[in-house]
Amino acid sequence: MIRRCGRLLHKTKVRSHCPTEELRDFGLPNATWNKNLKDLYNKFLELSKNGSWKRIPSHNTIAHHLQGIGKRMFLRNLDSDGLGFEYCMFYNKDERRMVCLFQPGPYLEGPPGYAHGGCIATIIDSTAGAGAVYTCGSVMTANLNITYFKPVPLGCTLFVDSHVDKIEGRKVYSSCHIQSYDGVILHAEASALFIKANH
Ligand SMILES: CCCCCCCCCCCC(=O)SCCNC(=O)CCNC(=O)[C@H](O)C(C)(C)COP(=O)(O)OP(=O)(O)OC[C@H]1O[C@@H](n2cnc3c(N)ncnc32)[C@H](O)[C@@H]1OP(=O)(O)O
Repeated sequence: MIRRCGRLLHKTKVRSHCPTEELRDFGLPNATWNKNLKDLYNKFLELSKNGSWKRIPSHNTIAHHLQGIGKRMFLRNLDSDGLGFEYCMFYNKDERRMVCLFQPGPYLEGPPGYAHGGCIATIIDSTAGAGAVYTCGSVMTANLNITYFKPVPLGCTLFVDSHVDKIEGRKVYSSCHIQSYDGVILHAEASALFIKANH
């Protein structure tokens, strides 16, 4: 830890842009995952055995996803595990559903002890966006509407559940719910419009 401007910061390096950086799948469990995240992960691994669900690999760049080389990506931009967006996704093609198991780390703090609303928006956009990508190919987010019901404690486990509801030409309409890992608390819900790439 280092002290800067009177605040304690973790001494952490920003990931490099080096194209030869080793390819790592960040969607696999690491030591910072709490029990609820690991339990949910194992549950979806089990559901994946019959092929209905598929674990989505997660690298630190889009280019890594596509070619195995590239630069840094927003959600995966810290060297240390557990500080920011700790998550993994699973996709169900038949249900057009992408779920994300998410543990917000201390760098995502907004109100003291709770996640910033912008990071909730980010994980919704990324989950529903990935669901749209896996269902229809490349998309851009055109509209994202979120209702926040309950604050999200840092370090908790969230179940982010997105669904492609309707496809009209290039327009992809999705919905998303963010719940506690056990489904007891509904933290937020959202609707999104994605536009398919024009090619
Ligand atoms: C691989 C691993 C996983 C990888 C996982 C990756 C997940 C990615 C998720 C994150 C995605 C992002 O953050 S994306 C970054 C944030 N978003 C952006 O920066 C987008 C900025 N906006 C744009 O670039 C543009 O406006 C577009 C691309 C959205 C649309 O432009 P366009 O391509 O020229 O299309 P355009 O003709 O305008 O619109 C097409 C149709 O959509 C409608 N339309 C367009 N925008 C809207 C709108 N906001 N609300 C209603 N309707 C709209 C139009 O009326 C039209 O309807 P009709 O006449 O056909 O009926």
